[in-house]
Amino acid sequence: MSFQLQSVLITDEIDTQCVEILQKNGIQVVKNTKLTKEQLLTEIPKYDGLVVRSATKVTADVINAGTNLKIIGRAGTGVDNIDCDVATKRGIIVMNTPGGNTLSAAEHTCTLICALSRHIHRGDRAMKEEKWSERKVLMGNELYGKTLAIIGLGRIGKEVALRMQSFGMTTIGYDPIIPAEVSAEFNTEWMPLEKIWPLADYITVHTPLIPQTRNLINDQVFSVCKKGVKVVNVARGGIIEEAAIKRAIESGQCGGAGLDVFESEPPKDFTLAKMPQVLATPHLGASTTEAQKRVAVEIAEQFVDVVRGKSLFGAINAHAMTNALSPESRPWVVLGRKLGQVAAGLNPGNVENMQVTTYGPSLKQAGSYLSAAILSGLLQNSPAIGGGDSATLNLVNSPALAKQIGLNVKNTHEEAAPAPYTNVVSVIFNNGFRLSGTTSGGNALLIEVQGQQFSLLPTVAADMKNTLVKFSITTSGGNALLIEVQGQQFSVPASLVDVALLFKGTGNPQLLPTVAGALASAGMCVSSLTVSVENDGQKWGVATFATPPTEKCLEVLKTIVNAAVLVTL
Ligand SMILES: NC(=O)c1ccc[n+]([C@@H]2O[C@H](COP(=O)([O-])OP(=O)(O)OC[C@H]3O[C@@H](n4cnc5c(N)ncnc54)[C@H](O)[C@@H]3O)[C@@H](O)[C@H]2O)c1
Ligand SMILES: O=C(O)[C@H](O)COP(=O)(O)O
Repeated sequence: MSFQLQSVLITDEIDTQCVEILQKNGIQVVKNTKLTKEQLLTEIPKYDGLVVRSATKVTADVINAGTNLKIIGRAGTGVDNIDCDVATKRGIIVMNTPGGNTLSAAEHTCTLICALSRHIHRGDRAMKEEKWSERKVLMGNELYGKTLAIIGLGRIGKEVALRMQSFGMTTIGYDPIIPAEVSAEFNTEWMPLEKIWPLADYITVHTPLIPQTRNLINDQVFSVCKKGVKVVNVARGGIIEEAAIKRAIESGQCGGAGLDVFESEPPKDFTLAKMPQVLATPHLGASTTEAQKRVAVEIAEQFVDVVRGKSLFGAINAHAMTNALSPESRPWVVLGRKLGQVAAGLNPGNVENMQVTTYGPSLKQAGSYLSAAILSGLLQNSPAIGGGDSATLNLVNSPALAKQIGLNVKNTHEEAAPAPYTNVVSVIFNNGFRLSGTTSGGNALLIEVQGQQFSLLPTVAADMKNTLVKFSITTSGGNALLIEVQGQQFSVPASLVDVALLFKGTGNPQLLPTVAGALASAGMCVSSLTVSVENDGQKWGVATFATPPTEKCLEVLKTIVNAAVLVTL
């Protein structure tokens, strides 16, 4: 998937290095951190890239207004301020900078734990209010020998564990995807949540805010914790229910809370933040010069790497693209899309299952991007997804849209390609329609339609059993070549450049000259014409043109063939 970025809008406070790196790489940048929502909606169509931190809410209406948006970058970790589902459906890459602010967030967490244990915030307030006598009531606790429960043992959770162990704390924790052996490597005993709650003196949360973690710590959890348990949230407001913290502090069940993040930011109601037992900071976890430089540089470099086709590091919604960035993969992406278009033209109607088989060593890692490319061609005009908006279908959104309409995709790979090809792609649908193709010299070639191979090529026997139509594609000299549709190979693999005309005719030996004559008399400048071998009285054919063909050639052809479709490639 080729990727060009011309202009990027930055709407949150981000280190200047982000701007410098993007500009040095030829990308225009506008930084405006003062835009209202209405102004953002007006401005966003001018840009193909957007960079934000947590303040800008990249909601569905912003994404939909961004008609040219290709990529949204989060200079930081949490992407909960970005509607990732809508971005994915629009084919927009969303990426964050995982790890760039890990140490700062971990240090902030440790700072809150330490400060809570010794009432630093209350002592400081007392001094500012000239109340020396407060020292009598601000009795603290040592951290030594206490148990810290860490919910979420990812990047930040792990760094918090390592740091708090140096105070002599025992660390225990829970994470659904980090196994006990891994947490044991950083001396943290993995436990189920119900075992954790009664053991913890301190609880700190380091998970994303997702349905499973919203209100993870609530009244019921507080009720089974030790009396006086202290809680810390430097992850996202709402993982510990704010109303429950307030109630637990009032009842004495909770001995204190360190909160950097809030259910609403800024909070609509500061009552909780103002409680003496609460140590509150205004989302400062990542606010260090080091973290801000890191995330600014990282997001800019990640954008540049995507443009250069080097890497998709940090992308959270573009799995199919991961192996599709190299120059060698480009003809295959083109070919996949063309196969999808050909299939849509020749096999209209809804399909429920699609199986893509890649053959040959070069395509070992290509299954996911080739199936996404085929889907992008197949679904571009599909009424099931609102049809006709071809510009928006790409490797990012086509898998998600296929899932949405219940189209299941299966990828398989076989090392040996059918001779004489080195690499081939075949696609078969549940109704049996199949095609095969390959690439050569940058062109997409059709080698077989519906089990009928094009002459001069050996039969791809294994692919043609019990099937009706199948495409196969390969690459040769960097081009996409369609080598077969439905088992019928093309005598000369069909190059799928610009606009190709596919037709299905009878086994009449005069099919090729008849079609050539008809096209010539319709004023078409034919640059290549090839037909497959005959099977069951049918032959498939492909024509390409030196000048764009008109719909008229279709009309002319339909009088002499069984089916014909123009495919724009
Ligand atoms: N306050 C700040 O300024 C600040 C700065 C950086 C990150 N953060 C936030 O911190 C959080 C953690 O960041 P990270 O970089 O460590 O992320 P991470 O992805 O490395 O770790 C998160 C962990 O949470 C785990 N998890 C998911 N669901 C869970 C559940 N139901 N119960 C327990 N664990 C669960 C995941 O498996 C993962 O291991 C994120 O929400 C991020 O947005 C806040
Ligand atoms: O998830 C994050 O990276 C933090 O919450 C930091 O947010 P910020 O970039 O707005 O400081």
